[in-house]
Amino acid sequence: MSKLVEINFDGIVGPSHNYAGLSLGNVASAKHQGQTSYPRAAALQGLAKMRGNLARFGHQGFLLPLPRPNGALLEQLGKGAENNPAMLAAAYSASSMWTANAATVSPAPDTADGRCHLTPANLVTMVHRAQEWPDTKRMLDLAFADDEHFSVHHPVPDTFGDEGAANHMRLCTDHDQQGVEVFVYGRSLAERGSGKFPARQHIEASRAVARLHGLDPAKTVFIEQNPVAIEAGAFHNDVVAVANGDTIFAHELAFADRQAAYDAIREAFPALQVVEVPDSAVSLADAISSYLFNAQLVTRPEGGMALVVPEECRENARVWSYLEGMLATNGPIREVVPVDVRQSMANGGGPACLRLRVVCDPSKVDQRFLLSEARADAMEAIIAAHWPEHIDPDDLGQPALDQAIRNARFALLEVLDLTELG
Ligand SMILES: NCCC[C@H](NC(=O)CCC(=O)O)C(=O)O
Repeated sequence: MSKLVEINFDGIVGPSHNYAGLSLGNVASAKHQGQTSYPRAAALQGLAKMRGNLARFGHQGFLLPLPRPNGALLEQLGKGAENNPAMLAAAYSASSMWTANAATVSPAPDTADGRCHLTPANLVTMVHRAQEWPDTKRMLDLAFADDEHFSVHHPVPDTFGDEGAANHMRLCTDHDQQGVEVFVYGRSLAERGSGKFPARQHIEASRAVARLHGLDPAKTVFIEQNPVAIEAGAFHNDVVAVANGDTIFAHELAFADRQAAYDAIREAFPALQVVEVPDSAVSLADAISSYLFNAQLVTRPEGGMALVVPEECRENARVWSYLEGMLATNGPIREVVPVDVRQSMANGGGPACLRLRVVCDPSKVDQRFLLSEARADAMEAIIAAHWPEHIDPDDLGQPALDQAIRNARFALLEVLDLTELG
C-alpha cells in the first residue's frame, strides 16, 4: 500500500474577503468590482467543500488566512497610499485563499534528494498578491517543518513572475512512482503589443523551480499557454486545464501548440490520456465563465476519477450537456460533483484555485494543518461568530472593521493552536 497520498490544502477564506477588482486579466474580479462581499458565507462555502472532500476522498488539509490589513504594505507604498482605493484594498486582500498560487510542489519520488519540495510563488504581477509570500512561507515552514521529508525554498527572483501550482500539472501512474511534471508558462499578446492582459507565469521562473526541486529533465516538460486563452481571461493554466493520475482534462485552446504539447508530454509519459473539450462544444468564454476546468480532478477510493466543479457549470446549458455526454462515454472521469463556492468564484477563484495539492505521507505533516470533523466544527463556530457578515468596498479602512478582521483571524489561530502565526 502506498504511503504517499494526495492532500489538498484549501485556503480558508479570510475575514477581509472583498471585491476590489484588483486583478487585471481576471474577468470575474473586474466584473464584481465594488460589489458587497460576504466573508462569513464565503468561508462557510469553502469549509463545506473541504468537509465534502474529506468525507469522500479521505484526506484534507488547510492553510490559514494571512494577517490583514497589511500595514507594512501601505508603509512600503508611502504615506497617503491608503487614500488610493486600489492600494487600500490591496492591503486588505484575502487573496491567499487561492492556495493553488501559494507554491509549486514536487513530491518526493520526482526529486533528486527524495524529499518533497515546495517553492512559494512570488506572485509579482499583482501588488495585492505579491505581499503574500513571506507569510505563506512562514506557514509552509511550519506545516512542512520535517526537513528529512520536506524542503521549503525561497521564491525565485522577482524579475520572473511565478504563480505556483496553478501553472503546474503532475502525471503519474501511482503516487509512489516518479511522475512527469508539466510547467505551463505564458507569453501574452500584450507583450507582443496587441493584447490587454499580462502573462503572469514566466518560463524563467518555471525552469528555476524545476532546478530548485531537482527534477529529472527527462521527466519535466515546459509548455506555452495559448496567448488567445490569456486574452480571453485564462490568467492561469488551471482555468483551462487540470491533470490527475494519467489524465489531462483540457480545453482545445489551452496550449499554444496543442499537438506539440501532447507529443512532448507523451514522450515523457507514454500512458497519457487526454480528455479534450472542443471549442465547438464549450467556447473559451463558456469555459471561463463556468470555470469548468478549474475543477478538482480526484481519484476516487472506489476507482475512476471525480471532477469537482463549481455550481456555475450546472447553470450553463452547453457546459452541463458536455459533462453529461462525457460521463456517458465511460472515460476516465466517472462522476461530476458540483460545489457552491460562489463568493470565491466572483473573484475568479474556483474549486481548484482554492486548494494546493501536496503528495506526501500525512504523518510527516504538522497535524495542526490537517482537517478532521472536530476541527471543521471548531472552525465553523469561529467563522460563524467572528467573520464579518458583509463588506462594502467603502468600509475598508474603518477602524472597527480593522479590529474585527484582526480579532477574527486571531480567534481562529487560537482554536487551532497556531497562535505562533499571529
Ligand atoms: N487562482 C485564482 C486566483 C484569483 C485571484 N483573484 C484576485 O486576486 C481578485 C482580488 C480582487 O479583485 O479583489 C487572482 O486573480 O490571482
